[in-house]
Amino acid sequence: MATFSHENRGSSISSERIKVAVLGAGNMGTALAHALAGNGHEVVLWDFFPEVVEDIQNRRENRRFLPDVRLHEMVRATMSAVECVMGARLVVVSVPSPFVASTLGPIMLGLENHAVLLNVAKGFAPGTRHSLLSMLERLAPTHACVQMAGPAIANEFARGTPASVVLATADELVARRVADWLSGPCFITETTTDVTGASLGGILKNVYAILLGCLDVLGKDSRNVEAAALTASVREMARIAEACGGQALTLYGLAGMGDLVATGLSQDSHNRKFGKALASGKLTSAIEAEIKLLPEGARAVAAVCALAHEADVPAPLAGWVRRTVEGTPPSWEGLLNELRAATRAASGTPPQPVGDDFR
Ligand SMILES: NC(=O)C1=CN([C@@H]2O[C@H](COP(=O)(O)OP(=O)(O)OC[C@H]3O[C@@H](n4cnc5c(N)ncnc54)[C@H](OP(=O)(O)O)[C@@H]3O)[C@@H](O)[C@H]2O)C=CC1
Ligand SMILES: O=C(CO)COP(=O)(O)O
Repeated sequence: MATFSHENRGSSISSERIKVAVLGAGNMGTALAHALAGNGHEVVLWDFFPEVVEDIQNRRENRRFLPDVRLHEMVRATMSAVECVMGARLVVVSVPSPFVASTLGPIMLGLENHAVLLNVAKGFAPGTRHSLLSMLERLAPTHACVQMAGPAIANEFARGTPASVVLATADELVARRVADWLSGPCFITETTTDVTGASLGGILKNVYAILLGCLDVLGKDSRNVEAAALTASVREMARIAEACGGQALTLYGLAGMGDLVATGLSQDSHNRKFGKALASGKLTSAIEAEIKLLPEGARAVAAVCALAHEADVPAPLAGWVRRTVEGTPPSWEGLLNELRAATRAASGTPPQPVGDDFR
């Protein structure tokens, strides 16, 4: 079993300056590009949409995805993905999970031999119950691949308040190198070799952030219920991750609990906002028509429930989120019933690992 290690790297900026490629100028990619340029790296940001690239190049702002942040002068935007990755030591993959494979395909031949791939998307590989990191490793077998986890609301760290993130990969030295490149005013970093736990933390917290968003609307402004739901969610997450071969400790740390607190309580969270919309009476299809791309938690919840079911882990809260996403009107009483069931389940025997369903 992999070991978990912490290393708080403080706020000192890495002395090594590199070229960084960031694929995807959405909210997260733009914020990351800005933060990494602030560390002194040369950053090239790729996006699919000409208006986004032009905005960044001409106005030093991404008005669509990160308004009111004047982007660092060391950030350059391009529509050529191959040009973006050429010469880059670090390639950050920052598109939503459905687009990771199609974004990586065309750039594979342009990658430097020693380039490290850092995935920040928090979802399953589309149509599977496997991690995006395992998909990246299959697409780029000769490159080191790292998963970022932990609470990192882009709108916040882009404005200079630091985010504490976890860099997860099997090779501790690679994780430390990436941590070093990121460490600075915007990022406090730690590393782990518990890739399963960290990857699942990022996926699972999105599902439970939907629940916390629903609770915001259904609840009676009760901190007691909110705290109970948050705690029960973290326990459910830890049991699912443990059954899949991850470490419960990882889920009780930044990659699980930390990210759920940030996502589940932030007004900026895509998943929490989605939960609020569902509890206000909107159907998933209507929300999808409005925002085009559903948040990661909505796409992941069915696979999360299937993983829990196969591992024989009771997951009443994830089940409630799934039914809600699928159209059952959410109610305060229904949620409290599942909270009671989750509390009973949490006092049961810990699950046994079920093998390699999630890698
Ligand atoms: N935002 C955050 O605070 C954080 C986000 N993440 C993760 O980062 C990932 C990206 O999220 P985020 O930046 O917030 O997403 P956004 O919703 O801000 O941006 C998504 C981007 O993907 C684009 N896109 C749509 N279709 C395609 C396509 N075919 N190929 C490539 N790109 C496409 C969107 O364009 P369009 O909308 O025009 O279709 C948009 O530019 C997610 O997995 C999320 O979980 C992780 C940590 C923090
Ligand atoms: O992962 C995030 C913060 O760590 C952002 O989550 P959302 O996708 O819900 O905005």
